[in-house]
Amino acid sequence: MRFAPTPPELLSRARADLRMGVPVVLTDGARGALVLAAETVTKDRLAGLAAMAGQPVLAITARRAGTLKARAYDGDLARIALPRDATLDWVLAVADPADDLAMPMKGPFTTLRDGAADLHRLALDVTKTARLLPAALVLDLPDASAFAANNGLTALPAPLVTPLLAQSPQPNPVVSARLPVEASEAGRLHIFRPGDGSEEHYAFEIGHPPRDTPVLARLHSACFTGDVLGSLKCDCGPQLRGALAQMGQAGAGVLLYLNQEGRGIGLANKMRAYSLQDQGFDTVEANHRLGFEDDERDFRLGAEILTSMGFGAIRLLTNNPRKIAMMQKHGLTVTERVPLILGETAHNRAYLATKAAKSGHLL
Ligand SMILES: Nc1nc2c(ncn2[C@@H]2O[C@H](COP(=O)(O)OP(=O)(O)OP(=O)(O)O)[C@@H](O)[C@H]2O)c(=O)[nH]1
Ligand SMILES: [Zn+2]
Repeated sequence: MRFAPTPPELLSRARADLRMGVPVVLTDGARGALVLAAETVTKDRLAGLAAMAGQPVLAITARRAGTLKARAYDGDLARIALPRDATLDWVLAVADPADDLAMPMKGPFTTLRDGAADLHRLALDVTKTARLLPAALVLDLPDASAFAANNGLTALPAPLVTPLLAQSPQPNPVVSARLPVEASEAGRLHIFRPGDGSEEHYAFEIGHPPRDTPVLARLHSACFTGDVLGSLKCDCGPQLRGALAQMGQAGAGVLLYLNQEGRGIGLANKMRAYSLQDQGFDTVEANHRLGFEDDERDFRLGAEILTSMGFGAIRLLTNNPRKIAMMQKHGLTVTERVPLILGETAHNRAYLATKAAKSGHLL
């Protein structure tokens, strides 16, 4: 057993499988389920699913169900009975809100009320954290382990994997090197790699901030569009450069660059949200229509990186009270909030106003 993958490794493997369109199997004692991500399922595999015994279900989050007017009897999710004649286009239309306005009538939906939904919840969580649309085809399997073995599929033991989704994988330091930048010649970039092989995150340290006094710190979430392309739809680029400039002027600071693109939903889903924003929805409504919460980020990761670098107290550059609360909850003392109000444009004014009105951002 020494070489067998551990539950966190199986979870990472399952995410990669679902992204490729390969099904995975969830096991829970004698019970189990076959899971396919709605976004990546092929015609052939959908036909295979329909030919199996039992009632396949399309699990969606309560957020998406709300938009589709489907009853979510399980609270946080809805199990839609897959119609026998469901086509790939139908599955995609339920999962993806892109054409909601053009083709509003996808129902009526029959959603299940009886039976357990815990494996469906796990399936949705794995799909979501694989940064796919949160919608999964699920079929109960009588002998799940044998099915997985016979088909060469990744089998996830649900009781061991479910608790992992509520934890953040320990980010291990990999390497650090000197990196002079425009804001400061005394820069050092540290790379951290989570133990489950998921995306790396970075800490950029400026100067030699003493570990026994509060450090000027910024938790920056990746924004390819803002940071790299100079998007005018958000304030990320100016905030990134503004934070580095402040640290450079102060001669010390630490900026975490967390690969949590799109508030944790990934760049593809963020672009889906942008398409919805072009249809008139705001940043929060767009996330909800896609089936996500407003903010899917896990800031424990940031707290763990700062702690592992030896920082216990921070002066946090942010306008987001949730970041402050999460740092404090995870063992860091926030001695001061340093506002970071930069980069308002005609294009992002409504976005910033929505964040203030709906997400509690301080302006
Ligand atoms: N889902 C989604 N993500 C967005 C949108 N606009 C920007 N983002 C992402 O939002 C994140 C911005 O996060 P931060 O810069 O940490 O900002 P914040 O939570 O507003 O907090 P502070 O800047 O610290 O006040 C980045 O991951 C962006 O990719 C959007 O319209 N939808
Ligand atoms: Zn941005």
